Amino acid sequence: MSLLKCKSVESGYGKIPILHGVELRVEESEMVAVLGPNGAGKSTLMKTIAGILPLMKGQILFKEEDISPLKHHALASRGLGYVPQEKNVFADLTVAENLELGAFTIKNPKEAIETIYHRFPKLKERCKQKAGTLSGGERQLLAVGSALLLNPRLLILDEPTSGLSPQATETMINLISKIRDDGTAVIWVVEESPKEVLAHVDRVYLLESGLVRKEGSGEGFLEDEEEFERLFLGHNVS
Ligand SMILES: Nc1ncnc2c1ncn2[C@@H]1O[C@H](COP(=O)(O)OP(=O)(O)OP(=O)(O)O)[C@@H](O)[C@H]1O
Repeated sequence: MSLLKCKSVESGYGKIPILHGVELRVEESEMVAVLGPNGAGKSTLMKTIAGILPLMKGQILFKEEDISPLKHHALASRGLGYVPQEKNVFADLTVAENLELGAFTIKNPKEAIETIYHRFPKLKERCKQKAGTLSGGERQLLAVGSALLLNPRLLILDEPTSGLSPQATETMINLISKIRDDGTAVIWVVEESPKEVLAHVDRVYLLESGLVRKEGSGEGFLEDEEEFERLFLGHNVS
């Protein structure tokens, strides 16, 4: 049984549909990449799975439960973590305050925060610094660390390496791979450095015009260079 299953998912904004029947699954401890051209509906799909956008049609199952009617907070406490592309930290709060807020609903918040500091020592070093003054890589680290506080079974990351330097990108890829290796399934919306990311993922979905156009292994996608160039023209295809 899959950890997550999207069945004929339709959603969008207001009455305008953007997704037109998406089929997607994620297995336990699997890292799945979602890629596609600008405007394909990748972020819309992530927001829908995370309970931020309501489903228009179809069904989403998480741990075999129909989560279609549930909102974001209910899903977070059920083990579905989500790190949005933007505004994923509180810029005016310190690193420590961000984590305290993230751990607000947990039984042992101090212990949970220490676990995150242990995992990401950089955050401990910067604990008194305002999140808005962190580097791009450190900010993403804080956003991912905050999501990990609730010990998710599935972590949705919308372009976690967006705008990062090659070195920060490599660090983030290694950290996320480690999160997967430790047992958390990951959905990764890929925009930058797709070749590096795809080398680490288990499966890939290509989304186009609100539909899954192709599904396969990372290696399979990397072999089709023509398709790759078409998709990522103008992006940093390292
Ligand atoms: N809040 C919104 N209200 C109305 N339309 C929106 C909204 N957000 C996104 N859209 C539209 O939905 C479509 C899909 O957008 P979405 O952000 O899901 O694409 P994406 O694949 O994540 O793109 P990108 O790679 O550029 O981030 C686009 O046509 C976009 O203009």
